[in-house]
Amino acid sequence: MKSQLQVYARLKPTDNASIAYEIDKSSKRLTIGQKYIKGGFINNMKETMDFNFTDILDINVTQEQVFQQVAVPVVLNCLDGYNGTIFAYGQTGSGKTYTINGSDSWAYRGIIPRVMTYIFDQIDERKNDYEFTVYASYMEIYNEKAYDLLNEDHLVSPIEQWNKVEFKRDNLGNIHLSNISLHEIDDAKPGIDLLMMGNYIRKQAATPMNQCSSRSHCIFTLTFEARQIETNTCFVSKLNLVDLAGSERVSKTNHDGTLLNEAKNINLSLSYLEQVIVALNEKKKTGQRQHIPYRHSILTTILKDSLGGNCKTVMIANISTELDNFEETISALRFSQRVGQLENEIHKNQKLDLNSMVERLEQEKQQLLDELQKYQKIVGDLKDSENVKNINPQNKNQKHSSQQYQSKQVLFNNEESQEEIEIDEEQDLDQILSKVDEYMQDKIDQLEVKNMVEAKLCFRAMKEYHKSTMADYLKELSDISKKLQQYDALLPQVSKKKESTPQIKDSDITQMALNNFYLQKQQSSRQSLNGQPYQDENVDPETVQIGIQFTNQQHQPVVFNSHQQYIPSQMPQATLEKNQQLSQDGYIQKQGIGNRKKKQQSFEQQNQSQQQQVLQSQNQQPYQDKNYASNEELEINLYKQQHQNSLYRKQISQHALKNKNENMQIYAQQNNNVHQQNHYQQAARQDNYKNIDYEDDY
Ligand SMILES: Nc1ncnc2c1ncn2[C@@H]1O[C@H](COP(=O)(O)OP(=O)(O)OP(=O)(O)O)[C@@H](O)[C@H]1O
Repeated sequence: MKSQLQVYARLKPTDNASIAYEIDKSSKRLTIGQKYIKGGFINNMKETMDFNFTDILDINVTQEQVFQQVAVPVVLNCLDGYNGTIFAYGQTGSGKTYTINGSDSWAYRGIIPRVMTYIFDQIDERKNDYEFTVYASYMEIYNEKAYDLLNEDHLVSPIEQWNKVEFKRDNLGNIHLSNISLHEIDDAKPGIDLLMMGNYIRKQAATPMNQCSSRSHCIFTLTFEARQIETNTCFVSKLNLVDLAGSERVSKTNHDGTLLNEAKNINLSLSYLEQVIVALNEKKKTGQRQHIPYRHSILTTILKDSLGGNCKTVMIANISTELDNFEETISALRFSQRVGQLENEIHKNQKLDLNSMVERLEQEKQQLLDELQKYQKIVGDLKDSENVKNINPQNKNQKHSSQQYQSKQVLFNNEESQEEIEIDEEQDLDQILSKVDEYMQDKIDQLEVKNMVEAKLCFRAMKEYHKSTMADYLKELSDISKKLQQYDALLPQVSKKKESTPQIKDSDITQMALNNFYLQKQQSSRQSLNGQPYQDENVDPETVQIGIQFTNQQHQPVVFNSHQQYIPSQMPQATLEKNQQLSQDGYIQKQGIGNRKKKQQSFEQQNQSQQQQVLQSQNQQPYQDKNYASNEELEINLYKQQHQNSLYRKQISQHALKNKNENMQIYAQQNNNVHQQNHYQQAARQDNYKNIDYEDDY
C-alpha cells in the first residue's frame, strides 16, 4: 500500500519583527511575503512564495492539538502493526524539541510524553484481543557517532567512556544495532521517567563537550510486540520520534575550527538526508532504479525505513516566523516541499508465530487421528461381525473382499505410502453395502418381528440407516485422510522453515538486549549488595554504589519541596546516609556557594522582567514564550530543581572520580610504580581543578 509522506508546518510565535505570511486554510497553503530589507537593499524578486502542506499549525495551536492531529494517527497505525516515524525539522530555536519533547513544564509537554500516556490507554482498550509488550530506546547521534541515552552507567561516566552504538547489516540488508539498551515499559510513568533520564544524560553529556542540543539528532524509539490472542498471530512495529539537529547553514554558526567541524558533520548528515530525499523523488519521477545513498550517514541509515521504506512517516517543519531567520525559514520550507512528494510502501508487519503454528497443526492432527481411530473402530466392528460369517467356507469371495478391506484400512496408518491412502470410494461403498446386505440377511432371523411384512419393513429401515451411515463414514474417512496428508506435507515444511529461519530480528534483539540489561543489573546489584569489592578497575566502587542507589529509585526524578530540600521519602536509606556523608565532606554544602547561588538569589529578588532575562540566558534565546509570563512561579521552581539536581549528580560523579584517582595513586605507591603514581597524581590534581572549574560554572 502506498503512503504519501505527510508534512505539517508548525509556526513558532515571535515577539520580534515577524515575516509576512498568510495561511489559506482550505488549500492548506502557506504564503510567505518575500519583500524584505536586508543590508539596506529591498529584495525585488517575486513578491510571494507558496508552500503546500498536509496542514499548517499556526502560532496559536496548542501542544495537545499538535499531538491529536499529527501523532495520534501514526500511533494508532503502529498499534495496528505498521511502522511509524514522526520527525521534526527546522533551524535552531524553531521549536523542534518543544514539539517532540516539550518544555520543562508538564502543561507544555510534547509528543513523546503524550504518546506514552496514549499508548497505554489504547493497549488497555485492546487487552481482550491483543497482548502487547512495549520497549523503549533512546539514541543520540552527535558528530557521526551514536550513543545510548538510556544506559544508566552514563549517569556517572563521561561521554568519552561511553560505548558507541554499532551498526551491523545482515545478508538481507537489515540493520542490527548493538550497545543500545531496550527497556520494557508497562505503563506511562516508567516510560516518562526513562525519557527524563535520557534527557538528563543528554544534557549532562553536552556540558564537557561544549555541545548543545542543537548539534545532535535524537531518536526515541518505541517497539511494540503484539500477539493476537485468538489467532496467535504476532507483529512487531516501531515508532521513531525524531528531534533533528538545527538545519541552519554552517556560515551562520560562526565558530572556531572544532565547532565548524561539528557543524559540518550536522550539516553533512542533514545534507545526506536531503540527498536521500532527492534520489527518492528522482526514482519516483523516472520510475527507474536508482542508488539511494542511505549509507552515507548514521541518520539516513537509521531512517532508511522511514524514508522510502515500510513506514508511515510524518514530518513537522518547525518554522521560525522571525524576520531575521528569513533565509533559513525559506530553505526549511523548500526542503519540506521535497519531502512532501515522497511515497512509502507500507505493509502490516504481521507474521504467524511459527512455534504456535506448529503447535496448532499438531493439535489438529491429533484430533483428526482420534476421529480416524473412532471411525476405524466402527468399521472394524462391522468387519468383525463379517468375519464371523466369513469363517463359513462357502463365503470365500466375501472373505477375500474382507481382507482387501482390511488392507485398505491398514493403509490409513501407513505414513510411508501416503499416495495409496486415496481410496476408491465407489468400489468400497459397493463392497461394503453388499456385505451390509448379507449381514442384514443373517440378522433377519434374530429380528423380533411378528410377521414377514413387519420384518421386511424393519429390515429396509435398518438397511437404509446403515447405507447412509456407512456412506457418511466413508466420505468422512476420505476427507480426513486427505486432510491428514495435507498436514503431513505441511508439518515438515513448517518445521524446516522454523529451523532455517534466521534469528527473528526484532523480538530476538529485544530479548537479547533485555537479557543483557538484566544481567548487568543483576551483576551490579550483587556486587553492591554483598559488599564485595567491585572487580572492574575502570569504575570506582563508590560510583557504582551511588549509581545503583539512583537507579533503584526506578528513574524517579529527584523531587524537591518548595524550600529546595530533597524529599527524603523518595530516597532509600543508604542514599540518605551517603548524602549526609557527602554533606559532612563538604560536597553538598558547596552547592550553597558560588555563582549559582548568587544567580539564584538574584533570580528570586529580581522583578519580573529581570526574571525573564535569566530565563533567556538559560535558553540562550530571546524570550518568546508568552505562556511563561503567567507561570513564573513554576518556571522558577523548575529552574532551581534542574540546577540542584544536575549539581548533585555531577558532584557525586566528580567525587567518585577524584576518589578513584587517589585510590589508584595509593595502589601505585604500594606497587612502587613511579610512572603510574605520577599519572594518577596528575589526574587527581586535574580533578580538583575541575571541581573549582565546575563551581564557577554555576
Ligand atoms: N510553539 C511554541 N510556542 C511557545 N514557545 C515555543 C514554541 N516553540 C518553541 N518555543 C520555545 O522556544 C525555545 C526554543 O525552542 P526549542 O528548544 O524547541 O528549539 P529547537 O528547534 O529544538 O532548537 P535546537 O535545534 O537548538 O534544539 C524554547 O524555549 C521553547 O520553549
